[in-house]
Amino acid sequence: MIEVENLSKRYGSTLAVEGLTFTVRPGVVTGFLGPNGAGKSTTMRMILGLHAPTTGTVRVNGAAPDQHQAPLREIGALLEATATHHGRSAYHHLHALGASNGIGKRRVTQVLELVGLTDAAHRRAGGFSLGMAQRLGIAAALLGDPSTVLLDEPVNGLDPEGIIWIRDLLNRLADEGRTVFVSSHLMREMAEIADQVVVIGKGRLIADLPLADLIGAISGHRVSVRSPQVARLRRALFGPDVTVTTVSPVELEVEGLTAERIGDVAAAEGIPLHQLTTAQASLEEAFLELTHDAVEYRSPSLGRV
Ligand SMILES: Nc1ncnc2c1ncn2[C@@H]1O[C@H](COP(=O)(O)OP(=O)(O)OP(=O)(O)O)[C@@H](O)[C@H]1O
Repeated sequence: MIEVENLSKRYGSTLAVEGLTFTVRPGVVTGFLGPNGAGKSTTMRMILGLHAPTTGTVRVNGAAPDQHQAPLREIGALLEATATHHGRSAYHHLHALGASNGIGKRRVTQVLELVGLTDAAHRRAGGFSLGMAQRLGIAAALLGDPSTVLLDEPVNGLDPEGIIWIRDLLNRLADEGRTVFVSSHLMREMAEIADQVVVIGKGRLIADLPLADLIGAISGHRVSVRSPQVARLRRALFGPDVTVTTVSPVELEVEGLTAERIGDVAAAEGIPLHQLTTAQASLEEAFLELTHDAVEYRSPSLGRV
């Protein structure tokens, strides 16, 4: 569990993070979204105890990050552009990292297998592709079998196969009851990965809610309906808070009614339907709309939950 309370960070005249409060819970994958420069990396570094907050507190698994006796066992992290000793093999890199935390060779072999690098274990890490380097970074994050895992932009630069692999891994880690916190500005991929999302803009919290609610709140439940009798259907759907747009001679777009309600009305009137689909805004659209003017910080309908 990660608990962030009233967290702020100032770099000279730049207020990178301002008054952030949120909790990342175990058992689900929580996404951390924000446009470039929103303060995601700064927040993650404070969660890891690498940067001192200007104000506010961070607790990881109930304690301040620098209070943990064996940090690798509490929180494992992949930071953007994680440094690797390029001359070392993947195995030796992990072994050196583990040795300083009392982690033995058996665990090194295990994590190499977990990330699919067993065959490349004795190759020089400096010669790794970006995808392999990301896998090695994730192996390092998992070395201490931590209950909390924090990954900054793990999907960056990965091919579709790598993205599917990360998605499956994160789901598995969450299913094991771990706290999984993962940042990204790649909205489509995040939509595939996260269950819960914390959205920030200009260092401040914009929303903290389940992914499905974010998409639902932004898309406003538009329903597309196809019928050979659109004129009759239009009349039947008429109501005070309902907006119906004729898209074509056989298709309407409806706002203000659920697909179920439209289906019931059509059935009651004996109007045949050929298609009934709820439009789902992609996370990318939702995100752009939400962060469109981060100066306003939070849309009234999207308070914290
Ligand atoms: N060490 C630093 N010194 C001065 N300013 C910094 C430092 N680190 C970050 N900043 C500034 O703080 C703000 C937040 O940066 P941060 O890297 O945390 O954002 P981000 O959301 O991770 O962005 P990105 O998606 O581009 O990585 C930016 O304006 C950045 O320029």
